[in-house]
Amino acid sequence: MTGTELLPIASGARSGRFLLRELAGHRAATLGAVVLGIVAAAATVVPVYVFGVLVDRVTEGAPASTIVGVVAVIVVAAVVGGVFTGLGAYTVALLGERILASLRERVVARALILPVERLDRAGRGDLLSRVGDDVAVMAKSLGEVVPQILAAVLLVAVSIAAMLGVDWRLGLAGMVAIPLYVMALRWYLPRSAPLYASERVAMGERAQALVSSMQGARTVRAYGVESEHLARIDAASAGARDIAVTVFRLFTRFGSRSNRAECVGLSVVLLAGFLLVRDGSVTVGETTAAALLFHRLFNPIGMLMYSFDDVQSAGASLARLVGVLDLPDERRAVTGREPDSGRIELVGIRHSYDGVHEVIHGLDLTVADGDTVALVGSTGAGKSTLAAIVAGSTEPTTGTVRIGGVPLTELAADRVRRHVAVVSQEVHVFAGPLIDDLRLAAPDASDDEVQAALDLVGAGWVADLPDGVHTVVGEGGLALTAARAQHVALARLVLADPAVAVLDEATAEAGSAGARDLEDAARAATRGRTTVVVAHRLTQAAAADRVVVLEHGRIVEQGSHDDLVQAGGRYHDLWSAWSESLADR
Ligand SMILES: Nc1ncnc2c1ncn2[C@@H]1O[C@H](COP(=O)(O)OP(=O)(O)OP(=O)(O)O)[C@@H](O)[C@H]1O
Repeated sequence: MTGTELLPIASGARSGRFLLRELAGHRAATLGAVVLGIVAAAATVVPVYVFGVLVDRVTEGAPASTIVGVVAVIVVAAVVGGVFTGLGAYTVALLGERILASLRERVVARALILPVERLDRAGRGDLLSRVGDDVAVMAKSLGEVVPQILAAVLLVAVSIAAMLGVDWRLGLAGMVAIPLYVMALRWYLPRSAPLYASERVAMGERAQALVSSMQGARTVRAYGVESEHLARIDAASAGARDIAVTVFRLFTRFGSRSNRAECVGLSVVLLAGFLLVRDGSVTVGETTAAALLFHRLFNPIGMLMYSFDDVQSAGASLARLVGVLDLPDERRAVTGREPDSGRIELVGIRHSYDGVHEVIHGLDLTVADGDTVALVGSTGAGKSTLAAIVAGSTEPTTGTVRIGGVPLTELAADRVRRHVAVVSQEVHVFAGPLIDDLRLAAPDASDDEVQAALDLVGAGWVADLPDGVHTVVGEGGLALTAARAQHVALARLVLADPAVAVLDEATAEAGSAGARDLEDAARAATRGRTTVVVAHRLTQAAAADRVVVLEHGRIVEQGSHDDLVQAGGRYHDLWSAWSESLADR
């Protein structure tokens, strides 16, 4: 890895447009939520209004029975308000969850076809934090905060309309608070937005530190560097904690500013009411209603002000998810052209992982349809890199890879996998029934086809498992040895039936029965396919149609095994050393 380069983050404007487009896609639910919210808000305002009327009646000396009608209105309004608030919150939450579920699916789908290097540069923790932490932040917002915000906005709008309806001067008096609220927000938002963004980044870094230490736990333990890793995790956690504390401090100061706005607003309403009642232009009941309406606004306005926090936090999370979604599919210009064979052509391939050190230096290679080429060379010669370039899992820095006449960059990522299958050193066995693992690349394969693939690669051990091919393997199930996992990978390759196979496995001990077994399995699985094999054991090279010897990222020799042994060059030396080492065992 060449330093962290976190995945991109979308701009605020782009995230806003994304949200609007999603809402437009769910027009009926969006409109329904607004209408339900307006009815709920109106039902909340009615009792306050009626209370003002009651005050006037009492002042006028109305009989005690007047209260019955008022109570009845309040009860009905409370029931209507409750029902509509519930329905509104449900509609908003449902709408939000739908949008979030589809967003999460699209982000994961986009991430799964990211070039491996891009993901390596970003660190898997960053991606996990986005589909984990960020989705959780948004889910909380959508489930709790957004319904409350919508209800609060509508309540504020309806209450202001009601205050103006009682008496426009009382309404205006209440509005004195608005500039104070605006000032509080203008003080708070520019300070908190960057803090929230950095809080998200710090969370990503903390996840990254944790994930990388856990993934490399064995190595960490083997080298006794636990304390360094713990220190790194500590530092990342401390960074996240310090930002959270700063956010909270800022938030408290913001709270006192909004209380000031409430205090001033209510005082002005009462003062205006006092003067107007003295003038005889409004009644005591009207002033009471206006003051209560204003007081009732404390909660929704406070809720709005405080939820700017969550909104910003959710906004930062949304931007991080949309950022992944918008990642350009850099090199692809999909044309729909399909390879007509398994012929491989590499033209002018150069590659550098870090943009500084080139590890493949301008390499050309052609493999005829159906041929097997073995890549040989000392450690670090570039064999695995070249294999990954053929497989399309590493994009070369420059040069063209063609399969069956079509550049890989013209094939959509899923089409590449259709034509080129890879068996690498790390075979992942997914937890679940073995048959699901086998069907990974060919979900429609019948039981007979799966069995035929297992037979072809000689995986007789599957029949001896407790539940045969339905045995649960992987985490929580039966652990497979590395050699068995390779068998599974080879059977998967047979089921995927690609024209090109790339093998880069170093599982078996050279010269062992296991190695011979796996080599036979690999030969059977790749028969008839164009195959590039990284020859970790030179017996693999001896069986290939052609051997390509790499050194320092260049081809130094190529030809048949026999010709190269006879030629007495680099391959001859490697082969002699190999044969001697086998004889010594
Ligand atoms: N992910 C990576 N990031 C940075 N450098 C890398 C990466 N993978 C390989 N390299 C470097 O690229 C060069 C070629 O490595 P590569 O693994 O392709 O060689 P190889 O011939 O397959 O070696 P081996 O037999 O040890 O696997 C080496 O210098 C290696 O350190």
